[in-house]
Amino acid sequence: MSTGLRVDGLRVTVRSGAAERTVVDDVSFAVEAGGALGIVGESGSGKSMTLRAVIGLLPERARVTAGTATAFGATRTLGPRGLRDAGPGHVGMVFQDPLSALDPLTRVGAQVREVCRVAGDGRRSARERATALLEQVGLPDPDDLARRYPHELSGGQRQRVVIALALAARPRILLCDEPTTALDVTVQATILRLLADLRRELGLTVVLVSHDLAVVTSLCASLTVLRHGRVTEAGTVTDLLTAPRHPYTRELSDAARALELEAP
Ligand SMILES: Nc1ncnc2c1ncn2[C@@H]1O[C@H](COP(=O)(O)OP(=O)(O)OP(=O)(O)O)[C@@H](O)[C@H]1O
Repeated sequence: MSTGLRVDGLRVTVRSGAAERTVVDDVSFAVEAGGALGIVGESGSGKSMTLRAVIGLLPERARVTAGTATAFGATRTLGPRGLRDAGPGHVGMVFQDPLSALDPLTRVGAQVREVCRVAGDGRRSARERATALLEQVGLPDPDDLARRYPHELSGGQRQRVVIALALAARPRILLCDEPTTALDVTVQATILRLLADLRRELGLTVVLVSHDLAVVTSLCASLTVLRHGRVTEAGTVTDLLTAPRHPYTRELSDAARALELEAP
């Protein structure tokens, strides 16, 4: 089933001692089925917390205090489980650091097979689908690769495995939190291309979070800009970059343009 995603009035607070601090404040955004939305903002602006609230994986001291998510034909009040109650595996997530997203002591093929099993595959079908997934994310010789441990792969290969793990549960919505930040610049572009191809092939609805405007605009046609936990501006990439209304958006687009000029 294809689905879009709409989040309305999301609020996340973090407990520190007796105090409760709001780190995501009345954040709303929407992405149509099969579309890609970028969420940009500087470090600490609440990007990760927003995605984690949607998938129901907030850190221990954080909790959702308001907000709904509309997806899979229903509107739900967001609680500790985020959209997990919409159905297991409906929403997948790709994290920033592929090494910490993988189990260092388990061969990568077994890790992908395990998620296939949890998603309902029998033993044989899990084996076949794990190989197919490793191939689909562009890993050469998937049978050989499946036998390796995470530390025996390059950073880019590891992130491809993480993407295969996210796809193993057959998600309709893929949340990507800085998926290229931990990678070499040369590898970043190949991972972004892979995400764009997968979105097209599988009709995935993608939300991509990054502090880097260039990364977001390579994949997304629309943007939401966060600052200090609040939405400062939202619209199409073209509108936001050609006529930014908020000084912070202007700063971001100037910085992205300066980087472009510096590129060889
Ligand atoms: N595990 C945590 N426990 C407590 N507070 C946290 C935790 N993670 C983040 N925060 C706080 O929540 C706020 C929002 O952080 P968040 O990680 O969402 O920002 P971000 O925009 O994703 O930044 P970055 O790109 O640096 O990850 C920050 O003030 C941060 O200090």
